[in-house]
Amino acid sequence: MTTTTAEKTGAHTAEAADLITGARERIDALDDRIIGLIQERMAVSAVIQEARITSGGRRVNLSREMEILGHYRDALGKPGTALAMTLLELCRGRI
Ligand SMILES: C=C(O[C@@H]1C=C(C(=O)O)C=C[C@H]1O)C(=O)O
Repeated sequence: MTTTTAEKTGAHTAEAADLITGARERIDALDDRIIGLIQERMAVSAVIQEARITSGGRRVNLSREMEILGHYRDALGKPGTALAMTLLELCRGRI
């Protein structure tokens, strides 16, 4: 069974379906870039954590994490805090 463009997009006109299809391509490209940036952030964070642990310190630095949470909250509001917490978990694991 074939799925029509209208069904895929939820649009009720061909014009809206075209707009949505094009905009979804942009979103997919943006998501690929965001994922790449997150992977780059994870690698940089790992370098910092390894250096601190090798020097005798701890993996986690809570005061720095508070700065990061505040940065995301100031930029994006309350969901920004949740996003930053997820990023921190990806970068240093669960605590
Ligand atoms: C990367 C660091 O180490 C840990 C990971 C952090 C991060 O991924 O942003 C922040 C604080 C630390 O818990 C750091 O101290 O800067």
